[in-house]
Amino acid sequence: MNANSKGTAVITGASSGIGAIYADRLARRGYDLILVARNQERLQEVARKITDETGCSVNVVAADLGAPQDLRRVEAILRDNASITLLVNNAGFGSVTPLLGSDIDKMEAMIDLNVTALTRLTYAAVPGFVARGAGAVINISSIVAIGPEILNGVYGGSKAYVLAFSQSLHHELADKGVRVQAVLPGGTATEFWGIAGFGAYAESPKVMAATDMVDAALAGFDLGELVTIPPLQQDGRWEAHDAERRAIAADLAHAQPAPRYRAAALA
Ligand SMILES: NC(=O)C1=CN([C@@H]2O[C@H](COP(=O)(O)OP(=O)(O)OC[C@H]3O[C@@H](n4cnc5c(N)ncnc54)[C@H](OP(=O)(O)O)[C@@H]3O)[C@@H](O)[C@H]2O)C=CC1
Ligand SMILES: N[C@@H](C=O)C(=O)O
Repeated sequence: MNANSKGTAVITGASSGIGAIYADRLARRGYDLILVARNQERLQEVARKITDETGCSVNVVAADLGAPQDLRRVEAILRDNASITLLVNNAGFGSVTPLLGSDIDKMEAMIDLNVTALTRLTYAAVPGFVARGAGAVINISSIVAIGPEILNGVYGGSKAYVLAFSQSLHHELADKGVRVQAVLPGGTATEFWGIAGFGAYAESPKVMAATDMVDAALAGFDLGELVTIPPLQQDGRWEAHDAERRAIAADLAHAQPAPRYRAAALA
């Protein structure tokens, strides 16, 4: 670690797209890096460019986070390396297929990566952060977390999990010196769309450049946001939605069903 380092950031899915931009931006902010994805050659290419341009230390770990043995290997790094101060859970994939057009094994693989790997990596990193009284987790969710009708339902469900998990983690960890941020990108120009089965969408005028998305997400991180939604234009809209969610949550612990159901039961 160099003298000005902010510690080491572990970024999953750093061989392309959003993860590769996070790698660049975090290196420029003074982090050393551990980059994780399946494609070692692409990881090394990202690492070489960043090292040349910033001089920071970059290690690459080729791992399939959907495969239990590889996942355990990355968990061990997160548990054992006390220089790690930031985990960016970014690796993921989506789909545009409807329920009846989806291969269930592919849906399970999506849950393995988008939900199980993200959860296990968080569980590996956070105890060390708490023990050291500092650290941060950035979880890449999606706007489909609050718009599950937009794309494939399992994808939407997996990203809603990421949002809810992040909100719960924040609730538990905020007073222990650990930051949590959930990022909800909208359509972003990466290989995601080709893999999801709708490559042409990456050319849509509604799609954001990955650099703009990550820069906005990091601006949200600097502002101390728990939830950052780069494409949401109207200020205060998320906060109003979240305040209503909390108000409903405060009205849910009652021994009696609501009167409307009691009336229906008597009829
Ligand atoms: N692009 C978009 O419109 C949006 C994207 N997102 C989310 O952003 C995140 C990043 O996606 P994005 O950059 O767009 O897409 P990319 O397809 O460009 O990046 C996905 C990254 O995940 C890695 N990855 C995929 N499968 C695995 C695996 N089994 N094990 C380890 N790494 C894996 C890929 O590398 P490799 O193939 O080398 O393993 C790649 O580095 C995802 O979580 C996605 O759901 C959210 C909202 C919108
Ligand atoms: N947020 C994107 C995918 O996850 C999208 O729906 O545009």
